[in-house]
Amino acid sequence: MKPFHPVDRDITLYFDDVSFSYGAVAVLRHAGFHIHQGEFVALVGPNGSGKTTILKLILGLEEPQAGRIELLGASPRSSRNRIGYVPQQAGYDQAFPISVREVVKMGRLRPLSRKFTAEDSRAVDEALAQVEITDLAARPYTALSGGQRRRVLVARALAASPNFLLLDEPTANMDEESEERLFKTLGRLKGSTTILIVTHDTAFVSSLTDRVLCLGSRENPGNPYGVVQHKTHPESLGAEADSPGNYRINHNSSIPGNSCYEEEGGK
Ligand SMILES: Nc1ncnc2c1ncn2[C@@H]1O[C@H](COP(=O)(O)OP(=O)(O)OP(=O)(O)O)[C@@H](O)[C@H]1O
Repeated sequence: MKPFHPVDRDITLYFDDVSFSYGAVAVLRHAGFHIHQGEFVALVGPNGSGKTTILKLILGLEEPQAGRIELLGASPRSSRNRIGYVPQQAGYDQAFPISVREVVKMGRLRPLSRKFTAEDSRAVDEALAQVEITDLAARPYTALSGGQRRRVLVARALAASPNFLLLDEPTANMDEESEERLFKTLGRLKGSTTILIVTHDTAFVSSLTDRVLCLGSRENPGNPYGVVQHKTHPESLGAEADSPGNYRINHNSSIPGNSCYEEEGGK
């Protein structure tokens, strides 16, 4: 695949005029945005606006009908091994006694044929420590709370040393403490890897977020969506300025479009 802009070496993800439909259901129309290496970006939008669809396109599970997508300088399919994907949940059979360490180890099992080395073991230890779950390593995964499981899945993704970390609704059903811990972990990762968080929780848009990609428009219900980019903007400074939720989406009037639902006062 020929790069769009060979000069822009630091671009992790390009969506260039992408349109996508499921049969008669048009989801994206002329969606265009890019994410730079090391950026921390939130993709927000109401239910059904196409966030999961964008995820599928990034992971190469769907192909756009028009436009092009470039991930880490190549097609999504050929680059997806370099993505650390954190799903909302990973189901392991309750009867399958898999430990937290073993789940994180799965992040290193690419390609499947090779043997597990001392370096893999170090990467697993490091990922457990990064997410602060070393103390849970021997516990059965299925015995953990939803929030703890989510952090294990972040560690699994990090164990692969990804160039791009993609998190799908990371705070859904998470208790406050887990959310705070995840926020701290992401803060430590910021800058060292490119991060895209897909969420409809605009409270998670925070001091960590460099940019917000907004999907959807209330003015045109039922129409396919475009993507509008906004900078984040501190709502209140002070002691809690670094906490999640203290930042709001700054609707920069220089950016065309009125397509972020939060503008109308949130959900
Ligand atoms: N496989 C499919 N076939 C047909 N329509 C689909 C399919 N998957 C999703 N859609 C439709 O495409 C639109 C976008 O769905 P998508 O799941 O990407 O939205 P979303 O923003 O992730 O929503 P949510 O916040 O509820 O998870 C919705 O109208 C949805 O009903």
